[in-house]
Amino acid sequence: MAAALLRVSRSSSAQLTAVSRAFTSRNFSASSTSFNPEPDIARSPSSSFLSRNSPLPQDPKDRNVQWVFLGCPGVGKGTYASRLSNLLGVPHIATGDLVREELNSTGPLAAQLKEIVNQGKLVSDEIIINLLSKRLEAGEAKGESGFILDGFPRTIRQAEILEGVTEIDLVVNLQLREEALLAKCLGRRICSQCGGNYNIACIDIKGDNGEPGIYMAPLPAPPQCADKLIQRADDTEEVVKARLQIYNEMSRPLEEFYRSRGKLLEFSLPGGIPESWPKLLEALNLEDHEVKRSAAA
Ligand SMILES: Nc1ncnc2c1ncn2[C@@H]1O[C@H](COP(=O)(O)OP(=O)(O)O)[C@@H](O)[C@H]1O
Repeated sequence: MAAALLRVSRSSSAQLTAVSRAFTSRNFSASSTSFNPEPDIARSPSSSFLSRNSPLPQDPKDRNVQWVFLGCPGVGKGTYASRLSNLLGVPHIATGDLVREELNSTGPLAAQLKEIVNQGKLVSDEIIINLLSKRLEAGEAKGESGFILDGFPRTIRQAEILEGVTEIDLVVNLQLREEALLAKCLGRRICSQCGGNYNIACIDIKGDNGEPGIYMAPLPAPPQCADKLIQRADDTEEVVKARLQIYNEMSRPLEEFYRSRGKLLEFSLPGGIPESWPKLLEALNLEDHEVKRSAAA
């Protein structure tokens, strides 16, 4: 850990210093500003989780959860991270969204980012850290605390930097068969107005060789979004295949990085949202939290 920090600080650019400041100040300020209705429930991993990795969160008493979602393109990180962020009252921060905001802007990085993203390649660690740092600082100014990160870290270097500046309590690794990932990316549709995520794919993969089959119903857009649906430019077959390959090379090693630190919760999606959401809550020991939220709504 000390070695990683040293490496980071030696090669640090202004951006890395910025993320360090943002994360550090979040830690200091979170204890005084955080709002967490039921912190104990939100922070306790279930026994099924414990039995796999025993990654007890490290004394997060004075702040909200700091979680990371890992998983291949199309697995549903955004969907489940966003639902959990609503449930736990912490921001869902997706670096892919930050990149898309920047590439759709008139900023100096827009053209460069568009080219990289549309080939399915990774943006440089420095650019990502700069975008993330700005997002965290803006959130902090609004009184946000805690986070669920989606799409970051994506390289070992990013994970080392993150580890050097803040503590991650839990890393949820979503898993799905590769045939389903491609179909889900190709079927993904986004509402250009509200940003809602939908899917026209109906996935029905039969089980074979002892592997269970999987059924995922389409997720249709509501009428108010139906005529505003767009596809991401990087959700073409060629680019999705490139993204999956890059994920396996650059991001897969993060599983071992976090497993070895006892922080990894492996979660294999059993189906679509109706089947997977309750099981994920169970794995996170959050079922009661959901029931109380629904009752209060
Ligand atoms: N942490 C990151 N490091 C480098 N590039 C990133 C990172 N997060 C997002 N990106 C860039 O943004 C693109 C879209 O990210 P995301 O929406 O998370 O896609 P995916 O569906 O592939 O998980 C990525 O293909 C990559 O170019």
